[in-house]
Amino acid sequence: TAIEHRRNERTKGVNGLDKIIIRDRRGRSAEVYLYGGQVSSWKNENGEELLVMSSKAIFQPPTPIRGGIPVLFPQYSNTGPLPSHGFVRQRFWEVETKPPPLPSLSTAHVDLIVRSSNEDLKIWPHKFEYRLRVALGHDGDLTLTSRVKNTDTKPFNFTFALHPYFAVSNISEIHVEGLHNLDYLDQQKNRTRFTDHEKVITFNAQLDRLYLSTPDQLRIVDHKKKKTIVVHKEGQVDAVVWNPWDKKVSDLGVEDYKRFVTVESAAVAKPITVNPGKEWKGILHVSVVPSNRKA
Ligand SMILES: O=P(O)(O)OC[C@H]1O[C@@H](O)[C@H](O)[C@@H](O)[C@@H]1O
Repeated sequence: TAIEHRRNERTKGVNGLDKIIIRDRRGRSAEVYLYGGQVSSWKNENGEELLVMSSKAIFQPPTPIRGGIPVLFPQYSNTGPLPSHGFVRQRFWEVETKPPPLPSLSTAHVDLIVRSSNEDLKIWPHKFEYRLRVALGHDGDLTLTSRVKNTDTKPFNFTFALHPYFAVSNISEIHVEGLHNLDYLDQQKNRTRFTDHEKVITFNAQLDRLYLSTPDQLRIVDHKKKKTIVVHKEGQVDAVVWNPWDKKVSDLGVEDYKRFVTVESAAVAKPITVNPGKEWKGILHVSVVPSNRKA
């Protein structure tokens, strides 16, 4: 509504890159860079940052921004011929003031869009529109709704992930649950397939796994903070769990790996097909709750 819209602020972020700040009445906020359509910050009512931005993030197109929530489309990682993780994380998105209607219970939100450019069509010959709504809910929860429309004359397939760098007290003090007994492709071993027999995932070295056919809800339990990050996804059956540990990542500070884990909602093993004129929709909903509460 108009009232919600007035709360959004358009401002300059690092290196003068445009960003939108959305806020609710209790002081919670999220920030989104138009470069990449990338959420760079999500704060609760105490001003606590719930996502991690690399201390060495570059904020210089065409380098992707290291942190927040990158949008990986139309190709996850190096699973096809495109640049790794596709290209929309390196494109300038626009604010869309009158998007096609989307039911929403948000207290504040912003709608962004990116369309295939002529340059994009040379590397991926499919016309598309990608709409992203970033919304804060009544409990300060964060919802990203992705809508991918095929504006071309033939069907296309894509793979996809949203790649949140979730803030944790310390990578050694957390576990990820919800993936017990599931199969995963180990991305450090040429995507060899294994079954995860551990009840929960703990971290003490580099880990990079693509879990297949996962439940809609996954949880990151932070023992030190006594908080649980509840990740709920719809329309994306896979999930990636990644922490680089001491592996060299040029635009990541040496200690940064300790402060985050990525649990990514993904559609990789079975690419998504969209027919001409049709739209695919996927949702990522994240909330942070006290660990003793069953959300
Ligand atoms: O460095 P990038 O391109 O942002 O990718 C970061 C990570 O993204 C994850 O999705 C992959 O599983 C990792 O293999 C990769 O290292």
